[in-house]
Amino acid sequence: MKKIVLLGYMGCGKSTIAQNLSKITNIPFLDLDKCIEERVNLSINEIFEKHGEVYFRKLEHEMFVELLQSSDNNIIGLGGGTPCYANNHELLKGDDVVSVYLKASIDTLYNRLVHNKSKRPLIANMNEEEMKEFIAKHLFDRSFYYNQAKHKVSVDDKSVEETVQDILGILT
Ligand SMILES: Nc1ncnc2c1ncn2[C@@H]1O[C@H](COP(=O)(O)OP(=O)(O)O)[C@@H](O)[C@H]1O
Ligand SMILES: O=C(O)C1=C[C@@H](OP(=O)(O)O)[C@@H](O)[C@H](O)C1
Ligand SMILES: [Mg+2]
Repeated sequence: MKKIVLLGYMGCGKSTIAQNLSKITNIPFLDLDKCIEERVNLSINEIFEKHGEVYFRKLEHEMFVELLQSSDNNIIGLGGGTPCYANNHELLKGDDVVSVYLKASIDTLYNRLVHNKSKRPLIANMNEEEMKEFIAKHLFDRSFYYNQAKHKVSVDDKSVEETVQDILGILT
């Protein structure tokens, strides 16, 4: 069974696009962060606060493996860091996996994240200047992992609908 896996930096639109792609294709959508939150009954912020990032990364890996092992067709929206830990990037290359990197520029990411940072523990306490610098460096560090995806879709200056159409183009 095929898994459509959306990846990319925080704010690139994984959760939003996965949900909209699901509506059009009728393929059920799973958000990895939501699955983790439900599993441990804590928000992402609470997991980071109470148990730390290493614990989160372990849960994230276990949950990703579990979702890939199920026999259902699914669209899976990853967390921004998922491909960058525990060799998860190798899982993007599996035969039944259609992995799509939603590629966004630093400016696009900054503009989307600046008012949406409170539920993202890695950036929640940064001021605007710190955030821009952080995104630039962090995206550079992570790009190697994101580029392991089988497909790449640029999301800059595109509406949700346009990005969904680009992904449908890959799937057909
Ligand atoms: N064209 C667009 N595509 C995707 N998201 C967009 C777009 N324009 C604005 N947004 C907003 O950007 C944010 C993307 O966040 P989200 O979908 O949670 O991304 P991720 O899961 O990659 O962190 C949402 O608040 C969404 O409404
Ligand atoms: O980039 C990251 O390391 C993270 C991204 C988040 O997901 P989104 O990319 O959906 O915000 C979430 O998994 C956690 O806050 C860590
Ligand atoms: Mg998300």
